[in-house]
This record gives sequence, C-alpha cells and structure tokens, in this order.
Amino acid sequence: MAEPPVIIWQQEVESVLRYRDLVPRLEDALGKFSRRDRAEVVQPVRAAVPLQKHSGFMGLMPTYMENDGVLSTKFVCFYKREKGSTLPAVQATVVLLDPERGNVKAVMDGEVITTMRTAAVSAISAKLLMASGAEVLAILGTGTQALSHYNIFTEMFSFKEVRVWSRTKENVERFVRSVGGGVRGCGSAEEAVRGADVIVTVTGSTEPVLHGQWVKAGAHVAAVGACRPDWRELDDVLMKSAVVYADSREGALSESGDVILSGAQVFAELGDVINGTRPAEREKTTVFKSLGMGVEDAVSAQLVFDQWTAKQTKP
Ligand SMILES: NC(=O)C1=CN([C@@H]2O[C@H](COP(=O)(O)OP(=O)(O)OC[C@H]3O[C@@H](n4cnc5c(N)ncnc54)[C@H](O)[C@@H]3O)[C@@H](O)[C@H]2O)C=CC1
Ligand SMILES: O=C([O-])C1=[NH+]CCC1
Repeated sequence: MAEPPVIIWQQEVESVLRYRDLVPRLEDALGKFSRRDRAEVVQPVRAAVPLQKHSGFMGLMPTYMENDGVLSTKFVCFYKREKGSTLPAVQATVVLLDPERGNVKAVMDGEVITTMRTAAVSAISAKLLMASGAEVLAILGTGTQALSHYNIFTEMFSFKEVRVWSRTKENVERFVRSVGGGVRGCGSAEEAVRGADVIVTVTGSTEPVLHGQWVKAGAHVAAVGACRPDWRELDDVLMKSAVVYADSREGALSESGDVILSGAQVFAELGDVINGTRPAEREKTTVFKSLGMGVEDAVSAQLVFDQWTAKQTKP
C-alpha cells in the first residue's frame, strides 16, 4: 500500500520556496511546454467551472511531465470581487501524485505557489522582452500579485523608479507602506504608466485599465489579470499595436478577453523565445499575456516537495 499523502501548508511552502530556485525551473518548464513533445509536457487548457452565485470560477489544471516523472493538478478558485470585499480573489490547492501508481503523494497550499510562480513568469517575460536600460517600473493594482511582482522585479532588476496605482488612495498608501517606501504612489493609471519602461497589470478589473495611448513605444507590459474570455485589462489600441506573447497560445485563444475581443494575433509563446524558435522583439512595444499554466504549478510543487522532504530528513 502507498504511503498516505503529506500535507504541506502555507507557512511551510513559504519557508522552502525561493525565487532563485523557482526561476530556472520555470524557464525550463516554459521551454518544454512550447516544444509540444508529449513525453515532456501534457497540459490541457484549464477547465473552468462557473460558480455563478459567487461570481467566480473553479479552474482545474492537470499536468503530466513524463520525462520528469511529475504528475499534478491544481484546483484554483478565482473571483470577480466587488470593491470593498474582504474575501480573497484567488484560493488554490495543488495535489502531487505518483504517476506510476496514481496515489496522491502530497496535498499542498497553492496560494503561495500561484503568487510566486505567476510573478516569476512575468519577471521572465521582462528579462526576455524589456528594452535594455529599462529604468521605470509601473504596477497597476495593489493586491497579492502586485506585492509578489514588486518583490521579484526589484530582486531581479535595478529600476530607478517604481510607481504604483490602484483604485483607491488608501490601497496605494497601504501598498507603499507595506514595501517600506521607495515606491511612488500615483493618483491615476495614466500618471503611473506614462514614460514607464515596464508595466505590470495585476488587477481584478474586467474592463481595460491600461490604454495604448499612454504606453511609451518600446515598453514591455506583463498583463496578469483578466483571465476570462470576456474580461479585459488592456484596450484594443495597445493589443493591436504591440507584439503579443503568451504563456500558452491555446490558453490565450480560449481564455483571454484581451486577445479574443481585440482580435490581436499571438506572435509567440515565452517558451518559443526561450527555445530560440521565435525572436524577442525587445525594441518594439510588447505585451506578455499571462493566463497561468498547470506546468508552472507542477514544477513549483515538485520543488516544494523536494525541498520539504530534504528538510524532514535533515538530522
Ligand atoms: N495569470 C495568472 O497566472 C494569474 C492571474 N491572477 C489574476 O491576477 C489578478 C490579481 O490577483 P490578486 O492580486 O490575487 O488579486 P487581489 O484581489 O489581491 O488584487 C486585485 C487588485 O486589483 C484591484 N482592482 C480590482 N478591480 C479593479 C478595477 N475594476 N479597476 C482597477 N483595479 C481593480 C484591487 O483593488 C486590487 O488592488 C486577478 O485578476 C487574478 O485572477 C491571479 C493569479 C494567477
Ligand atoms: O493560473 C492560475 O492559477 C490563475 N489564473 C487566473 C486566476 C488563477
């Protein structure tokens, strides 16, 4: 009989997961995904069950990496929250299985994984696509993803200025305090993004918050919110004038309102750039449309499991 599964909860995930370990694993996973080799990654587009009464969805994100022996699925519930709501926008659990026997090896908190792997993939997009000498970073949104994006973008790059905007002044002030200052709070999205070299959109908005006419030519945008076919964060002007990259072409064409409703073409996946099969158009305005992929959760969960197991066996 198989061993019972271990439970690895939030604090323990936090204590073992580090961006320096995660980033190379995610780069490798993005490259493998884009090769479409079924021995490397099998990952269907997320199935989303509507939770109509609660304005949300439960996403199911199964992934199998045969060569790496990794089998997992994430359950992620995400919601459109009304202004002032204190309920979380995203809750997630990752289940890691033994692919040979089919038993569950570990059940782990998926919030830290989702928060960190999403920010890490956006940072990889910036590493690949932002113009050299980028100085100004703008973040639209001040929630969970805003903080993780701030953390990794300031850890990986040396911006001279970081700006942030959110719907309320209180949210902006709270965010600035939470990161210990060093960030300029802005009164409007336009003020935050004008002249910025890199723009991160991490809002719960279902309407465009970022307009192409404000965006400097050659800027890189990492667009993380609006993960439903009728939700938007970016307007048509930006989508049609930028070179659009995605984590998954199929994901973008079935889940991204910014891609579907603007009619913009997906030029490449990030993995194509990593594999050298599509170019990084650094000198042009670029949008990375992030939807989130099961393979990102799979490699993150395996990393957590390995680190956690090593910690248990240390004398
Ligand atoms: N691409 C991916 O892999 C992932 C995407 N997400 C998405 O990222 C977004 C942010 O997630 P969290 O930071 O966890 O949420 P959160 O609730 O912690 O933060 C959301 C932020 O957006 C702001 N906001 C909400 N509605 C807005 C509107 N109409 N206009 C302007 N700002 C608005 C809120 O004030 C808050 O600052 C969500 O859309 C979520 O679904 C989350 C996880 C993974
Ligand atoms: O990949 C993910 O976990 C999510 N994408 C959109 C909301 C949650």
